[in-house]
Order: sequence, then structure tokens, then C-alpha cells
Amino acid sequence: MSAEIINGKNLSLALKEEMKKEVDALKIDGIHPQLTVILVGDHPASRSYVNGKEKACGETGIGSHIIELPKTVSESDLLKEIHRLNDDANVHGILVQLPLPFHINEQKVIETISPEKDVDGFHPINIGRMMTGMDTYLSCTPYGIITMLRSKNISIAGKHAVVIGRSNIVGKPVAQLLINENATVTTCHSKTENLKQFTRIADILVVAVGKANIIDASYVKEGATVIDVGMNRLENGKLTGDVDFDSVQEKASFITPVPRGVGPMTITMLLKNTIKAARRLENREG
Ligand SMILES: NC(=O)C1=CN([C@@H]2O[C@H](COP(=O)(O)OP(=O)(O)OC[C@H]3O[C@@H](n4cnc5c(N)ncnc54)[C@H](OP(=O)(O)O)[C@@H]3O)[C@@H](O)[C@H]2O)C=CC1
Ligand SMILES: Nc1nc(=O)c2c([nH]1)NC[C@@H]1CN(c3ccc(C(=O)N[C@@H](CCC(=O)O)C(=O)O)cc3)C=[N+]21
Repeated sequence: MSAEIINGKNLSLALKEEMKKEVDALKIDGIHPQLTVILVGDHPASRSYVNGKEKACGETGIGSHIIELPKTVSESDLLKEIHRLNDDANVHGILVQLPLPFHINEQKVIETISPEKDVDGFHPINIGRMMTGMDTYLSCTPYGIITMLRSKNISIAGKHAVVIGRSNIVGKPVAQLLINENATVTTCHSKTENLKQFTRIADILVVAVGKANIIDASYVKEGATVIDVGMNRLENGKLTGDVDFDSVQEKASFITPVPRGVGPMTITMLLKNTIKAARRLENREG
């Protein structure tokens, strides 16, 4: 058996076409959705992701603005900038690219962003809203993963989903969204004993660790759906996921590639959240 590939790049293209129409319609009503990204320092990976976000905004007609701050910026100057954007009625979405330099408290930064403009869905209020099943901005990577599963009509309700990774930005919100979709969910992490005993019984396996090829076919149940969130830059410059694609593709029924898998969907869901923010802040949604 050879798994069907869930191509996040192609799905993103289709979703972006729909969103462009939505944005055009909003513009007729005088609403111009606008995302502002704050980039601290000049880490090449962060810059490349931020460029990807800017390009995607351009493709859908969403206004984007990047504020670049030096890596020596003080925490209080960064917080001031966020307050300024919170108060700027032209800005609907604010994203502070992570990770931040060590002298800046990330949690404090996230909590300073107005929950109404937190299109990353990282603010504790929005996390709490997600946990309780309320309407909110869903974190983009988890939201992208659920959208990919739905696009292939992969059933989630009643299935056993195993998530490897428990970070606040990926592992935990993915697990929560899968629970909201009525999956039975197991979360694994670096302290998990005998990881394989869990992964081998997963109908849906989400791998969000950040270690190239840690999951090979021996970890995967025949016919499972395998979602690879990992982004690992190899020494030869190639980008690879956490899953050994070639061996797992032989055993799974669906698999996401890296690149062109979850990554492009993360950006696409950010656009979706920005449009939602524009609607809400301009009082066009209940
Ligand atoms: N495609 C996309 O859009 C995105 C991709 N990413 C990528 O996803 C990956 C994960 O990101 P992120 O969650 O931020 O990373 P973190 O480093 O914050 O979290 C990694 C998680 O993996 C766990 N872990 C580490 N080693 C093992 C192991 N050997 N076995 C089992 N679990 C392990 C850690 O456990 P513990 O908690 O015990 O330390 C931790 O929970 C990275 O490659 C990142 O680049 C991230 C965001 C978006
Ligand atoms: N506040 C914040 N929000 C984020 O959403 C956020 C962040 N910080 N910090 C870093 C992670 C990582 N992330 C990715 C986005 C797109 C791709 C992506 O588009 N990847 C392409 C390839 C890109 C390339 O070739 O470099 C792909 O997989 O096909 C990957 C990773 C968002 N993150």
C-alpha cells in the first residue's frame, strides 16, 4: 500500500482563492483586512517564514506590514510597540514572530497582544476559549491540521489520535482541537516511556517534535493517517520533517509531506484568522 499524500500547498492555493473573493467583498464595504508582523532580530528561518506570510497576504489582497526590530530591542520597547498596534484601528491582526531573544519574556509579549487581534491564537484567553469550545481564533498550525483532515474526509470522531509534542503553540492545542472533534487523544513527549506502544495504536498520528526522521514505519499502524509538523533544516540546506517519509508512506493510508504539508496551511489559517479579525473589529460578525 502507498499512502495518499495530503498536499498542503495545493489545499492552500484553493483556500486562498476563496479568501481573495471574501477580501474583495469586504473591500467593497470599506474594510481592508490588515496584518502586522513584528520580527525581532534577523534569524534566517524567521525571516523566511515572515516573507512567506507577507507573500500569502499579497496573494489574497490582505494588507501586510512587517515591523523589524533589532535583536537588542528592550522588552519594554517591544511591549510599547504592541500597545501602539493594539490601539491602531487600521490593524486587525498582530503576530509577533517566535522565538524571541532570551532577554524577552515570550509569555508577557503574548499576553500584551489584544486577544481581539491575536490571530496566532496564542493568548491565554483565546486558548481558554478554544478549550471550552467557544468561538475564537484557533492556533494556525492545529487549525491547519484539522482542515487537512477534513479535506480528505478522514474521520476523527471516535478515533485514537496520538500527538507527539506538548508545546503551547503546537502539541497542546492540536490535542485539544482533536478532543473537540471527538477523538480519543493521547499526548506523548520526551519523558514518555515506550513511545512506540502508543504510536503503534494511533489511527491519527501527529508528530510535532523537531527531530528529523524520529518516526519510521515501525512506529506506525497499518493504514494510519500521519501528520508531520516538524521543520528541520539539514546541513545540506534541505528542509525535512520528523517522519521518515519513504518508509511511512508504504504503511500509512494518508501522509503529509515536508515541505508542502502543514507549513503552508499554517500561513493560510493565519490569513483566515486575519479576515475574521477584520470582520469582528469592524462589527460585521455577531
Ligand atoms: N509546520 C508548521 O507550521 C510549524 C512547524 N513547527 C515545527 O514543529 C516542531 C515542533 O515545534 P514546537 O512544538 O514549537 O517545538 P518544542 O521544542 O517547543 O516542542 C517539542 C516537543 O517534542 C517533545 N520531544 C522532544 N524530543 C522527543 C522525543 N525524543 N520523543 C518524544 N517527544 C519528544 C518535547 O517534549 P518535552 O515537552 O518533554 O520537552 C516537546 O513537547 C519543530 O520542528 C518546529 O519547527 C512549529 C510551528 C509551526
Ligand atoms: N508567532 C508565530 N506564529 C507562527 O505561526 C510561527 C512562529 N511564530 N514561529 C515559527 C513557526 C513556524 N511556522 C511556519 C510557517 C510556515 C512554514 C512553511 O510555509 N513551510 C514551507 C516551506 C518553507 C521553506 O522552504 O522555508 C513548507 O513546509 O512547505 C513553516 C513553518 C510558523 N511559526
